[in-house]
Amino acid sequence: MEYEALGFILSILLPCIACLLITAERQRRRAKEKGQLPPGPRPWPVVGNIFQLDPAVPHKSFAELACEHGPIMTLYLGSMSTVVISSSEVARVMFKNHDVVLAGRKIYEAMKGDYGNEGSLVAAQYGPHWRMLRRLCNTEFFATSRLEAMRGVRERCIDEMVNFIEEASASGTEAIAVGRFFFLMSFNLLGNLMFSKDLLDPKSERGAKFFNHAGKVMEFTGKPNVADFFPILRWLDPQGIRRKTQFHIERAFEIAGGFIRERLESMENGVINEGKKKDYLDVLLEFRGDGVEEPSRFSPRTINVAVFEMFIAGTDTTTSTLEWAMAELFHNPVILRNVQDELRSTVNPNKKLEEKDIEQLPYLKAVVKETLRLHPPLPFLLPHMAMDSCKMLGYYIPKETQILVNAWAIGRDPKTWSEPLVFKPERFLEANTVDFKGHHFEFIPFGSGRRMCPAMPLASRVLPLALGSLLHSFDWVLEGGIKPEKMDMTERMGITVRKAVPLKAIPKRHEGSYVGK
Ligand code: HEM
Repeated sequence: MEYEALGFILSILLPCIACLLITAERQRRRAKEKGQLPPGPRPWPVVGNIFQLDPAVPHKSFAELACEHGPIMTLYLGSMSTVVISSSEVARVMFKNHDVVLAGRKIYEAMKGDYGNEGSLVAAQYGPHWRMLRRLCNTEFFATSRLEAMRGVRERCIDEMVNFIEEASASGTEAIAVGRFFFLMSFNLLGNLMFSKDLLDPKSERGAKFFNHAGKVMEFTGKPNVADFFPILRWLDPQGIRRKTQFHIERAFEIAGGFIRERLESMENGVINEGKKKDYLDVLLEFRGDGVEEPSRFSPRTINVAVFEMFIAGTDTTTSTLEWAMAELFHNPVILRNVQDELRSTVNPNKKLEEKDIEQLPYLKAVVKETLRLHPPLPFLLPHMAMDSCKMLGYYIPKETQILVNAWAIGRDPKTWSEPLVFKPERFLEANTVDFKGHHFEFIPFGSGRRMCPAMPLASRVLPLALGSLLHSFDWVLEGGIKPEKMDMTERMGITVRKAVPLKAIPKRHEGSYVGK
């Protein structure tokens, strides 16, 4: 009987052991054939490496892990396998040698939506559809000629921001939340570039509602979502992020749908609006594709998605950069004085700063670059995805792996940058050639390669003008007389990395300034 029992156990155990050995051998051979995955910290079952990340500053946690495991590292965010790239050398290899295969997009739950993503450039997988949207964007919207034509619109939106601040600071003692004004300016600018509408006009109820819904979408998409890490929970939407995002997107689409209908009606009725420049809505409505690889024309839904995502992509990135620039300047009063001296000696304070002046302001431009080095608003760029398995630097990257490029860590790498944590715009005056156009891999706040930010030419015009205008027109005092060295410079991750404590300061109109006259 005992022998029978032993025989029974062995008959089950031996095939199992054989199976395990064969599987292990197969895995060993496959690993040998394909190469090893990049190294990384040991993951916990189910949760992976999630608990090794600080949700407020995940880019910092990744950078610390990279010090231990190297500049190309594998991590598991729940069941999502992720490769993190943390040095300019590895970023160069990625963008130079593997740009196409790694040009896919990892789509998070909040971005999926029932609304369909056919108009989305951000969420499109690399392929003919993405190429068509990107071409449209590059040639019709961010092309130099179009940007030149829209110069007046940018200057007007920035001018309005200066006037809002002037009104808000009439008492001369009240602090304003600086980021809020940058946010309003970027939102208004996008409203004008997309629809030729002042969405912030106090008389526009639709504008206020659209602003509110877009703000909510940004808030929810910026929250870490458990359903992204554990796909098994997707149906449950445990934090309700997908449901809430969807709700606000639908409401925003209803409003934008009204703008689209009105434009179509005026096109049909041949209404000519003298002086109106062609906006992105015109571009999308006038589009005619071949009907084979491209749609013959865009549906209102597609147009809605295409327009709305520009608000999401453009508002918080611009706001974050400008708020950090002001914060770094208040934190470093000598640099603040230098940049104000440059501005006021180049453009008389009784005149408005204009875009054409920016070329003569190298220090201001260096301040913008230095801000983007230390505070890239998207510290991991946007999540890329391997469209197929590939080998990079001898490591095997399986298909559908998420790829995060830690531009934040790369911008602070002590191997590249001297005194990397010090805010020192002079470094960009000395190395005048280092630019953010995607060829200098030590400095890639807009990314590089095919998926690089298409709006970089727009941002490089708006950022110095918006920052310069506030420094040119106003003198600033920190709220509550806080000493510059005591400022709280803590970061907090949302849709972008913002200051955890919003920057508040009192603007005082500079003597002799044109503002308010
Ligand atoms: C400070 C300003 C900005 C910064 C630093 C910035 C940075 C970035 C980065 C890092 C990416 C991802 C690149 C990648 O995936 O490798 C990106 C993509 C994108 N950005 Fe920007 N951005 C800025 C402003 C804007 C603005 C103002 C707009 C729109 C008006 C915009 C529209 C987009 C779009 C549509 C994409 C997706 C491109 C694609 O997937 O092909 N960005 N941006």
